[in-house]
Amino acid sequence: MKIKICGLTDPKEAGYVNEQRVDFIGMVLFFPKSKRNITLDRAREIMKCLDPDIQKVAVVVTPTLGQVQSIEQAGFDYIQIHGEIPSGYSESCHLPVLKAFNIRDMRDFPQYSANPAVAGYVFDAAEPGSGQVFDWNLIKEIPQDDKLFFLAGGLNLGNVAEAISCIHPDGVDVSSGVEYGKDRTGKDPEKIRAFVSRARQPVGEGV
Ligand SMILES: O=C(O)c1ccccc1NCC(=O)[C@H](O)[C@H](O)COP(=O)(O)O
Repeated sequence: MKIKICGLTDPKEAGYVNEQRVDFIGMVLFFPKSKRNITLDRAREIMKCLDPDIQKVAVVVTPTLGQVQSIEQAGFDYIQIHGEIPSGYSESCHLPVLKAFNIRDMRDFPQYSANPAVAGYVFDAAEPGSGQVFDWNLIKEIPQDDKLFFLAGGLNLGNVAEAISCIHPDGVDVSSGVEYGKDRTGKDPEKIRAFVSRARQPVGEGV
């Protein structure tokens, strides 16, 4: 089971994900409405602290071609796109895309699955990064092809084992569920440890 911890904002959080040997991390860019939005300079600082095996994902919403080019130059491994992939993407940028679906656009799945720039999918709640779970029945009929299939949206220690046994994704993606909570921002290393350990338990051995 691949683990993606999304919405890192601080270099010290790189230490937490290195310790748990997670597979992917995400950083939100060019989206000031998000409390997790960071600058490219900050993202570079965080990337310098990450173990080289961890895949670095830039998380964006309907980016411009200029933005995707600057993301590629910054040294990311993937770009996670919510909303639209800009036209002319493949001529301007060679980063593999994780196409995020936020319910209202799930019917567009066939169009994206046929796009060679798309290396994987992230099925997420209507509002990304909100910590809300969506109805997993909506994706039960989605064919699992040879592209990466991540489940996101309100995952946490209490529901990740059930989510894995229900959907059988290649990976799980979490942000809010490994954060401190109301009175303190940022990622909680103990919540990351517990989430990773639960998600990596073989199906059937959960509590
Ligand atoms: O985190 C955000 O604020 C955000 C804003 C805009 C686009 C994507 C964003 N986050 C993506 C993610 O954190 C995850 O891929 C996913 O939404 C899971 O979030 P959560 O429900 O909080 O676990």
